[in-house]
Amino acid sequence: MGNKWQVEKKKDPYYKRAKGEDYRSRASFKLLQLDKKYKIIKKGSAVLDLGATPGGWSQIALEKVDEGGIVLGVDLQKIKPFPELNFHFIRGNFTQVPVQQKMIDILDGKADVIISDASPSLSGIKDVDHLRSIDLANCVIDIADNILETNGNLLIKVFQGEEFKNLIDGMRKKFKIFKTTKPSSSRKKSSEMYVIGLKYKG
Ligand SMILES: C[S@@+](CC[C@H](N)C(=O)[O-])C[C@H]1O[C@@H](n2cnc3c(N)ncnc32)[C@H](O)[C@@H]1O
Repeated sequence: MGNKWQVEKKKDPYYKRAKGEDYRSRASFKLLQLDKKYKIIKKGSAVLDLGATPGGWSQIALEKVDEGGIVLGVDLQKIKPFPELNFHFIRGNFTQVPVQQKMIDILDGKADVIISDASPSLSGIKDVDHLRSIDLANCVIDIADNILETNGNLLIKVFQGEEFKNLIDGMRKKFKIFKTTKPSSSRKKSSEMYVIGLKYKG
């Protein structure tokens, strides 16, 4: 199993490109593709990246916000430091209040963009993993309700399943523009979907 996965990984074009282009993960291409289409991250923005390690999305966010913006990554796992001074990192569980308080302190209570590629620890049982993913996504939406600026943008990865529709029905109402999508760099056999809310109503 481990070997098969290693072989598939080495053949994967996005894995090869990530190595060649010095991105920290193939996930970088998912954010690049989504941002190209939906213009999620703007120059000068304050971006909160939930589930940030190893840093592929933060890397893209840093490129997009440029020196005038700020990127705060949060993850249970440590991250290799970035040289950029406008990158901050909290090692911790973003579902917990003390970690959320630290996020608020660093961001001064406001984020222009929240992105979450957080994946729960996988049980291998599809329905269980789906529900864990929904719990994380609901927590991300609660965080957005606290700190996302009016007209801000939210991007969340979610594993599909029976609660998916409830989640997106709730989220849709909060944004002027709402999309669900799967970029071509997301593996076809993966149940992951990306939900995007643009222009938060506040
Ligand atoms: C697919 S990886 C993220 C990859 C990252 N976006 C990138 O581009 O490199 C998912 C991450 O979510 C993190 N995660 C899952 N649940 C979390 C939680 N409650 N708090 C913080 N991080 C969490 C995991 O530790 C893992 O590093």
